[in-house]
Amino acid sequence: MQLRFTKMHGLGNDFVVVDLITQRFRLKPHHIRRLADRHFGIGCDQVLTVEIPTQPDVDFRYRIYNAEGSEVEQCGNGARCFARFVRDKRLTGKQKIKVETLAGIIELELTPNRHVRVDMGEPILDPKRIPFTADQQAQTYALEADGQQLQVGAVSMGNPHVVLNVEDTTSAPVDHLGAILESHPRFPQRVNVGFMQVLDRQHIRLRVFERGVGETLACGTGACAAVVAGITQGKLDETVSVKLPGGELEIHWAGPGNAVIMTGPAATVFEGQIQI
Ligand SMILES: N[C@@H](CCC[C@H](N)C(=O)O)C(=O)O
Repeated sequence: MQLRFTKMHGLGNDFVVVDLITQRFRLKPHHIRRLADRHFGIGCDQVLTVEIPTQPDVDFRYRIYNAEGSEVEQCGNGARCFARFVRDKRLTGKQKIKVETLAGIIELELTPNRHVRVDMGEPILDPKRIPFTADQQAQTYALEADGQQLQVGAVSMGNPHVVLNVEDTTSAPVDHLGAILESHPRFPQRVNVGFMQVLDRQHIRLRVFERGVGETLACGTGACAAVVAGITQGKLDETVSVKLPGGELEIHWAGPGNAVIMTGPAATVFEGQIQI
């Protein structure tokens, strides 16, 4: 069949967005890998689907698949593109949109300057719920990897993240250590790996090796997790500008009991159809 899609990106973290409200198709892992393939398909970091919600009082169901074919719980840059997509396609006229994800309900709001503000929900710091093997919750954890003792932060934004503090993101061993940590046995569902350089209390640089993809130009949940880790460790203020290779995000977290708020851009690149 001919599947209609829209190619989008949030700071260079790119997506193939498939509307499964106005067309019917059952996407299987091999379809996801084909769509995501940069040589034999369209090419993207994640495939996002727009679906009818299964719960009351929610506008849409938002599903996320990594390029390798696995379905995941959450995607921050994707959430901003999702909001742009449903408005541009006139699937809703609402300014504030509620969507269900595998990680729970999140709220998306289009701002007057065409950015999208996302209420990402509360971060999870309890190791059991990340999931991460540790005796008890702590600001940082000792973790052995690649023959080194690392001190890391661990946070879930619905999906699991480990955050390392580095002197300089430019020279950080993102590919090498990212690949090792992604499948570290203490993260039973694997993990996204963030390398954070604190510039001052309101600014960080960040590179993320994403689970199921590799390094991407930006990771929205990774930015939220890094800021939560930095605030928990007493290094950052409540509002932080996160500089990623693909651009900048603003992250706000007022501490335990509060949701993380992410604000940033979302862009459409092109539309097409693919025989699948
Ligand atoms: N790019 C995303 C995160 C996508 C999912 C992630 N790779 C995972 O496996 O959890 C973002 O912007 O948050």
